[in-house]
Amino acid sequence: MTGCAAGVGGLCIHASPICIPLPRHVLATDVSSIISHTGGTTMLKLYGFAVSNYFNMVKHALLEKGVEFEEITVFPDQSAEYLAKSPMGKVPCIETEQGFLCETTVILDYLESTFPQKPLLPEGAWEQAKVRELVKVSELYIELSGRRLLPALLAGAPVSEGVQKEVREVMTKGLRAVDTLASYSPFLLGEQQTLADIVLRYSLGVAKLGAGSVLKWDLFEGHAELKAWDERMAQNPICQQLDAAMQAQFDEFLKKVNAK
Ligand SMILES: N[C@@H](CCC(=O)N[C@@H](CS)C(=O)NCC(=O)O)C(=O)O
Repeated sequence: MTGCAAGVGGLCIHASPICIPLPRHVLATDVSSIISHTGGTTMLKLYGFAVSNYFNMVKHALLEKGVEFEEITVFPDQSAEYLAKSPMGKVPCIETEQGFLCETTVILDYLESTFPQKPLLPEGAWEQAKVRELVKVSELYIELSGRRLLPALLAGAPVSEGVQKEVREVMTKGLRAVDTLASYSPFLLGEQQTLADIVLRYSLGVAKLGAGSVLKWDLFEGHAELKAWDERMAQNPICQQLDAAMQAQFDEFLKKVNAK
């Protein structure tokens, strides 16, 4: 698939990493696609799928750090087998020599402590807390708001005026908070790319898609610096690699969602 071929609801979804809660009937583990990034030895495993923005946050960090890992394509799954790995049945999760770990920001913190090369957190307790502050704002007020619109976007599910209003209000405050916290010079918190850049980048993917398609709202309106930062991030070769993988899987994913 190239360019904007994967339009949804008239909106171009090119370079918009998203992730969608799947209906039960498509929540099947698919280990047919196993992509190895390892040198052949026992390595960390990353479970998830390329359309998932949370999966892409973790994969981005691994690639940025040059950590060798094995990628196992799975979709959210409530089977006992998958719940033993990821107790909420969500993706992503990772498998280490010590066991399984889920929840994206927890995984990102674990990776940071375990693989200190190419740090994605600055030195200093205060500086690290400021990164985590932006990560939290991105997830709670931007990603999770955008996610509420995905069923409408993908399945044409009705979304009440009340929900639309609430999503817009929360996202507006979230974007304002990001502008308050970020320096955009050139990364969110200075010269070093941090976990905040990674988490906000893939959170915005969902938010842009939902806001544009369902609310007919360009959420970059009045946020020129954020827009410029988002465009800079899109030039990052890792973002480009993950966006391409998302595009490549998107049609298959939509078919799964719509197969009833
Ligand atoms: N809080 C979780 C959220 C992960 C998440 O929502 N993943 C989506 C795919 S992008 C999922 O598994 N959805 C299925 C579900 O919610 O049951 C995390 O941080 O990892």
